[in-house]
Amino acid sequence: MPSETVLQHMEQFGSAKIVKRCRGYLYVKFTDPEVVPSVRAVRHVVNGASLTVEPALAKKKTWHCQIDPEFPVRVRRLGHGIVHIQNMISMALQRQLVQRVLKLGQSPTGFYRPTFEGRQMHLSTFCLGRHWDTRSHTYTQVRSDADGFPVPEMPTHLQELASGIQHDLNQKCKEEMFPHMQPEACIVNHYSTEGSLGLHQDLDESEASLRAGIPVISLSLGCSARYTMDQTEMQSCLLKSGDIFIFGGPARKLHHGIAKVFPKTTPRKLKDDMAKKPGRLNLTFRQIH
Ligand SMILES: O=C(O)CCC(=O)C(=O)O
Ligand SMILES: [Fe+2]
Repeated sequence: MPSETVLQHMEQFGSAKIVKRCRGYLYVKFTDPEVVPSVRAVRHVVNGASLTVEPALAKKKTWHCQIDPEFPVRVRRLGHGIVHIQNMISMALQRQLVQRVLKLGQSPTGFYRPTFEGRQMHLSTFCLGRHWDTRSHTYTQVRSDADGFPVPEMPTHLQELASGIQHDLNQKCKEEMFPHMQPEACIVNHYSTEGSLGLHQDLDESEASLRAGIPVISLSLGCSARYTMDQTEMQSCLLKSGDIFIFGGPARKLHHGIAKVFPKTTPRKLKDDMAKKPGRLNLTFRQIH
């Protein structure tokens, strides 16, 4: 995509100029910092091509526009109400997410090893916005099945990310695929390379939201994993770092799980960020009410 086209696209938000070109990125600066919140993160579709726009680091107010993504974005429909979007999250955003999520995960309200139906799960987890209590199977405001600490709020950047993903998906697909999901909780799971998650359904959100088919949006980071689904027959799909998986509508009650995490599959550029907690990270965004 020519840089002039990128600039024209960015100028719709306010006066912008290109300050640098480097390794497939254009660095765009807005003269009016007020426009920054109105520029959506994730991907823009410009003249049929995909443009990744990364939020500015607060101090620099410079936006990264990746015009030359290393991996193509591909939308795969795996059934009615089941969509796998490969490479939706750019490497720059993946790195930022890993850094932020692992930092939250190290705090006292961070990762713990939950027990489900009397057995330790093969993953560690923490929640943002609302806590999913593995004993009562309800969403709570404190970590009722762990240490009783209050649940941290969901950071704005994660709420915006979930909205941006929905916005992009609707842009990419001709018809609106899912009802809008208001992200009230984000469950962060970490799997070591021995980690797994048995087949289950996500049914603890409100009856109304299940009935409306409000989707669960999941984002994968780090090692690749074999995601299994049981619809009319057992199916599986490989989720890689930067992929999004969404189920909703008629598939809202999909049986799903993680059968295997593949060692040594973290993208090279993400290795240093994941070094303190190697394996796979998964974030699921859910509306509870
Ligand atoms: O790790 C994943 O991709 C799936 C996580 C999941 O199904 C859950 O947290 O309910
Ligand atoms: Fe699930």
